Amino acid sequence: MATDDFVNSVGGGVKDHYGEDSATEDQLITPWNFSVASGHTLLRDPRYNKGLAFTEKERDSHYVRGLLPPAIFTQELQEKRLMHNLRQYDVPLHKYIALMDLQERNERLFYKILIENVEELLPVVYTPTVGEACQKYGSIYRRPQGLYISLKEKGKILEVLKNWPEKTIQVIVVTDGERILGLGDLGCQGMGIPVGKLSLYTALGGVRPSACLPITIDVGTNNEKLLNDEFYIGLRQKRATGKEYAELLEEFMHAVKQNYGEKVLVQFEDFANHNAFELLDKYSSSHLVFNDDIQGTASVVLAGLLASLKLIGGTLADHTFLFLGAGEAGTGIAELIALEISKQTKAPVEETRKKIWLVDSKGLIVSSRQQSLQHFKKPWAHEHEPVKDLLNAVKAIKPTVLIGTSGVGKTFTKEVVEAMASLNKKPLIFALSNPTSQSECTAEEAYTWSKGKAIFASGSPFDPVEYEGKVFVPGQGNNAYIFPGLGLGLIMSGAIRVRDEMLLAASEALAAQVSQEHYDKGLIYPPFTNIRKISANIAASVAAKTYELGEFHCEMCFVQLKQNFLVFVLNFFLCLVDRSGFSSTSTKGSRQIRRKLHVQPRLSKLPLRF
Ligand SMILES: NC(=O)C1=CN([C@@H]2O[C@H](COP(=O)(O)OP(=O)(O)OC[C@H]3O[C@@H](n4cnc5c(N)ncnc54)[C@H](OP(=O)(O)O)[C@@H]3O)[C@@H](O)[C@H]2O)C=CC1
Ligand SMILES: CC(=O)C(=O)O
Ligand SMILES: [Mg+2]
Repeated sequence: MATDDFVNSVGGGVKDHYGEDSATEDQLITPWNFSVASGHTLLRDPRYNKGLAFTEKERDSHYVRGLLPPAIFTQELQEKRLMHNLRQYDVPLHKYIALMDLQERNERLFYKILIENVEELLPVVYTPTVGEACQKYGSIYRRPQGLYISLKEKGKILEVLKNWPEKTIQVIVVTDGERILGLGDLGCQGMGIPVGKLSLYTALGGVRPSACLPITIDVGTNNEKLLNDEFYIGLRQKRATGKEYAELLEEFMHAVKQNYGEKVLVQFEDFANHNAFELLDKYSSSHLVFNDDIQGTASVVLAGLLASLKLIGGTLADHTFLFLGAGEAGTGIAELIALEISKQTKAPVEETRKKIWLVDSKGLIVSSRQQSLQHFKKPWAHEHEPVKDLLNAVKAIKPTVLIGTSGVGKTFTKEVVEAMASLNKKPLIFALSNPTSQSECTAEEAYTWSKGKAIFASGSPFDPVEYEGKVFVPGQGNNAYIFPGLGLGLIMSGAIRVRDEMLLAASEALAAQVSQEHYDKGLIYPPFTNIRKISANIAASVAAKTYELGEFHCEMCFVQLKQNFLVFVLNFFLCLVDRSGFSSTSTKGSRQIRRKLHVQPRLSKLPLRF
């Protein structure tokens, strides 16, 4: 090709003097062709960029000498600098933006600081700040952090999945943005939720970032404010429903299985309840799916209840439960409690449901409302006269446990909390709605209105409260305790279906990790500081349950299982320890044991250091 031809071969009348565009113009470049980055490109690649941590040798071998200032900072020093900078911001959203920028710049450093400062940073990358980030996602949008599948992609979803640079995906978190936390329909801007949840899969569970895929399905939004917002990043149309919606979701689920196989875990997140239950029901027999809002939340609350029995006494069956909110979270939790009581007492679940009552926006769910109830509320329509509001429901039902899953803040009023305190020596109160603005009450309100009697946990974090000279530490009843460990257990065991027994196993494993030291502080969940170890234990229990139920598909596991079940379980646990970033001695020790046993780890650990 003559030089002039070459220069002029680029379209749009712009001369390509440097040949930069010729490749894309003249030949098809598939985005899944990989090359090893070096030089300037390496510094722009968040997966391999090490900031100022490149050694002298690396600076030469990777062609980055001179592209960086001369100083070499260890990862620890970079962490110190970043945490110092983050702490200068007063506005949580600014911290969120700074952290997202870091994730885009230096992924390993992002995870290191998240892992090592989990209690401080969880409220930033997760609830409550992620809620505000989603509300303003269009304005703060920088780079795509996940895959957007809109109605425009109908008929080509498989091709869209193939555009994602990673081929080996283990977990997908998908939302359609219709019920983002308790903030309602945020359409395409719900993307912040799958991104946040998956960053916890890595930081809290140890799943490789490259194996995680955040997806937002955009079928429009009914949020007028967003539709009129010039910075809105989604489709500007009302939500598609019915056949159009179902077909897009069907194509998506089909493409996911075709592209990633049967063992990819799909976590449904923040769908509105009119779709959530149906999707879960439809795909739970053909895919490895679970709904975090229905099942993950149920599992974390059940764990809190099991642990709290040490403080409030009795067995689960001795208690009476009242919910404010009868949607995904409310009925999901209610059902898992009923299943656990049934498991413990051998009573049929139809019987054990009778100690569980729910209030929705129309009042107590009772049998006279049966005809007009959505299907997921029907099992909870017990015989009782109608009760219009929560306070009267508390007085009528006399619950020992009050659980808020309404998505509406300030609904546990002083009168409600006082009524709970007058009925119980130690009322157990969960205000689970997120973000903080939607919490049914604050920790301070729960402790002061109950005169220090309440045992309290909330969906979004609250600081400790001092009441009459005593410090009360509220727990965080959030599904973040469950989904990273549950997901890890499912992935590592090669599970192909999620079953209720696995959720129960996860709850029991979490509850077992609450120690006397925690109880002494009034806590019914262990602190998040130990979450990687907690997740590893949950994962081990879930995996064991998966094997027990035979709900897995893994040729290698199967051979090992046949050879020696115990050896395999030990190997599995050692893998978890490796992945949890424990001390090098334990890692070295576990490798030695594995060598002795002639078994191999099935997944490599997340590298925390360079
Ligand atoms: N802590 C955690 O880990 C989790 C917390 N959540 C939080 O729980 C909340 C609810 O989520 P989800 O269950 O999925 O939502 P849903 O929309 O499925 O359910 C909400 C329920 O609350 C009821 N409700 C709404 N307003 C009132 C009111 N003023 N009085 C009484 N009941 C009311 C609704 O009644 P009706 O049916 O009549 O409309 C519905 O039954 C959200 O804020 C979410 O962030 C969710 C998952 C996990
Ligand atoms: C925590 C969570 O999943 C929710 O609030 O929706
Ligand atoms: Mg959710």
